Amino acid sequence: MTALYGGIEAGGTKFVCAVGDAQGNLQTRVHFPTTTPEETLQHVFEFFDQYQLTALAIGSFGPIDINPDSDTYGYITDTPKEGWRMFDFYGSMKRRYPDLKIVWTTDVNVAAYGEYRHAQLTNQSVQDNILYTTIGTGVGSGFIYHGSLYQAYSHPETGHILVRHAPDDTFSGDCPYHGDCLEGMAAGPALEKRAGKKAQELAPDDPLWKLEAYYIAQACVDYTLQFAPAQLIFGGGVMNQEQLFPLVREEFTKLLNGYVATPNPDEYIIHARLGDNAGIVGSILLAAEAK
Ligand SMILES: Nc1ncnc2c1ncn2[C@@H]1O[C@H](COP(=O)(O)OP(=O)(O)OP(=O)(O)O)[C@@H](O)[C@H]1O
Ligand SMILES: [Zn+2]
Repeated sequence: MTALYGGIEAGGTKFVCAVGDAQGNLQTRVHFPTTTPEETLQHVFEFFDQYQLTALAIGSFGPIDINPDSDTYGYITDTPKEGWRMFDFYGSMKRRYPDLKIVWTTDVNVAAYGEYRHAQLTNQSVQDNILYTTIGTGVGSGFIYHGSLYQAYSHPETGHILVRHAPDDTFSGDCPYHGDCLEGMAAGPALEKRAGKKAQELAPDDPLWKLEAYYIAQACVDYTLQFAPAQLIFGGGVMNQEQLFPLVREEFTKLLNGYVATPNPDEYIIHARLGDNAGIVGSILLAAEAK
């Protein structure tokens, strides 16, 4: 019997749970909305109780505590999301499945790992240093550094970097912590507030996309200068708007103004190959490779 691995992509809006093999092929996948921790975990348990797993990986929305020496290791920490602040996610899973190896990391780390490792396993060319960024309900990145997930004192929180307002942009931003940080200005809910309708309902040629690209391009400049990655990969709901990519590349080139060398923007700033599956595939692969 081939080994079966579990993955959880725990988002602030929805949870995705799946089981699959060591190549990241999904066997069964389910999703449900993120409600209270109790109710949501009940769905998680109902799903995984059906399987005999070899290992499981959780990619969670955050910020989360990933420091193994900390008393609150495995907790979701400062989220504004009702009921989830200081929730012991890893511990709750461990109590239900005491003998199971469980990997605990961020939702963007599992997606970054999915993009990296799945490309390798399917013989597609992929660099060893890539920054994966999601623009969805929130903004965040996972950094693959020489083939491994970069985690230090904590994990990067690239969504909350401070950005420069576009000249006529009077929107004050909606990040509950910082107002007009990148996430506050450019995540899906910010687009919705600006437009008065869901981001997916905006026409592809709506002028808001150019404004959106301006903020994402600033992030590309910052990430280039700070991480010096070989590639900037974007995923998340908002980035399904393909028209953003040429706009972001053009604005990025202007803003960086040749200060450092980067690969050709068409190959440097790209859409996730796995699309919306990057996170769940990555969590299965992380589980399969857990030591
Ligand atoms: N096709 C689309 N075009 C533009 N915006 C979209 C599209 N699909 C989703 N969005 C926006 O992206 C946000 C949801 O992001 P996404 O679909 O990546 O979920 P998510 O951020 O993974 O959720 P979670 O926070 O639960 O992880 C919403 O604000 C939604 O309006
Ligand atoms: Zn913020």
